[in-house]
Amino acid sequence: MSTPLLQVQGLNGFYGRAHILFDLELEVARGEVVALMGRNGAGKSTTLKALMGLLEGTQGRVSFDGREVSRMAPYRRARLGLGFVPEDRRVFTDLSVLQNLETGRQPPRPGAPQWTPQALFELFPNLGAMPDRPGGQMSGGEQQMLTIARTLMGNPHLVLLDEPSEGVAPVIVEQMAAMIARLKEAGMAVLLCEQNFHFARLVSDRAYLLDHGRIAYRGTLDGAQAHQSESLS
Ligand SMILES: Nc1ncnc2c1ncn2[C@@H]1O[C@H](COP(=O)(O)OP(=O)(O)OP(=O)(O)O)[C@@H](O)[C@H]1O
Repeated sequence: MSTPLLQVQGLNGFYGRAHILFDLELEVARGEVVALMGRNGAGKSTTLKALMGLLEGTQGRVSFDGREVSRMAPYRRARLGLGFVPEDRRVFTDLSVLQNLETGRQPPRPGAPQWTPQALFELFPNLGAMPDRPGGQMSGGEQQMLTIARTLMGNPHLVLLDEPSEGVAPVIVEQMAAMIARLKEAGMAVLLCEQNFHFARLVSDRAYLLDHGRIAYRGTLDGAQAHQSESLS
């Protein structure tokens, strides 16, 4: 078996003295879309922050694209092609859509799809219809798309995507699903944090279920959902 693009072993994460993530083991292969499911507070966002190097005191081993990155600064992980779209959708409110995209531009990366504003406007037609609109005058869903598109301007191998379906209109959720399918077709990998099983099932190859900071299940989306329902009863 070839080495996974992302391999995580024995990951433990903390906020101060609070132990939040416990011995996580997970992998994402090249071109794979993997869902990290779990209820509010299960530890999904904290996992992504730890993988990006944004959580102090993280323990364990994270390998990306054949290199150990566990002690690398976040910007260096980004330069290796690890993209991160956090939950908080921060766009530059005074900059236009196009200018926001330019802030994410990185040189082409061998083996990863190369994105241009034009290609991203095809991927996100809503953004293509408003290239000059200031970020501050967009809806929440449009801002969500812009943060994803800006991350793609860095030509990543893998995107860590935190709850893209949360709080956006159903029509935008459908567009998000179509967009993730296109990223997969282009050969990219995605680690998708979600609570929404319907959305995750549309786009993901397989799933991990996080429960109180531990991986409680790994396998199919249906299996993860059944496991979560059982743990409620
Ligand atoms: N900055 C912080 N300081 C201390 N504890 C935190 C902080 N952020 C999150 N937590 C705690 O860490 C745990 C995991 O939170 P996390 O945000 O990773 O969950 P999540 O699965 O992403 O849920 P959500 O969908 O609500 O974001 C929760 O118990 C939460 O209260």
